Amino acid sequence: MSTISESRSFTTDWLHQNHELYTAATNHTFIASIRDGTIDVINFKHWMEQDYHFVREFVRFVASVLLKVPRDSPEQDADVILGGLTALESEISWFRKEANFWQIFLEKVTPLESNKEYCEFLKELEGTETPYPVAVVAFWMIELVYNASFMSCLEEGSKTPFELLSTVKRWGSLEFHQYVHSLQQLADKALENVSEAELKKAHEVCVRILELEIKFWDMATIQTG
Ligand SMILES: Cc1ncc(CN)c(N)n1
Repeated sequence: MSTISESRSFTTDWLHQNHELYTAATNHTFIASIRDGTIDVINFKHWMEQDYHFVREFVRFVASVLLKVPRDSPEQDADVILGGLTALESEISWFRKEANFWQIFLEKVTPLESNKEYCEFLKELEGTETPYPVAVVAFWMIELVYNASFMSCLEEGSKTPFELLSTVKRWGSLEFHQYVHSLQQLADKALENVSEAELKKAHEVCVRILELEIKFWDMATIQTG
């Protein structure tokens, strides 16, 4: 569960209502294997190859969220999203550097089915039919899964291998945790005055993201060779 915000809101309610799915997404066997130090390096490389492709698509999604921030909202709201977009530039450089270390040829990677499915979903969310409140909720949920997952690999007693610490700290840091909390606050604010239909849609999007995140981790562990 979110460790910063415990007060009641739509987003916290949805996390409680989907507790099992959330736990499956944030405590997947892939993450557990990093945490207990048993991860197979092949699985880690599979994840990295696929995630690089995902992040390239994710940039476009985040840019679309930025465009949807209502013009009459405080400037800081757009700044939060802009901060996320800027961070993705350094994330892409980080992927390239890590890929070099792991001898991964990113340009030769073919996106697998679950990755394609997730990227297709991002494209749907980018469209003008998806209103800002739904889009910002999606952005928050996507980042939350990575933050909660990788934070658990830094907990006391975890046996995360040294070579994976750079990855784990990228998404498991307190700084990123605070960023995800800012997104959650933006999401809850945006949900304050939406219709029942939009609220329902935003909740459905959260559930779908949790399912897609589970499939994404599965992809890294199920692949062979
Ligand atoms: C699949 C996935 N989900 C979330 C994130 C975090 N931006 C990511 N890099 N990849």
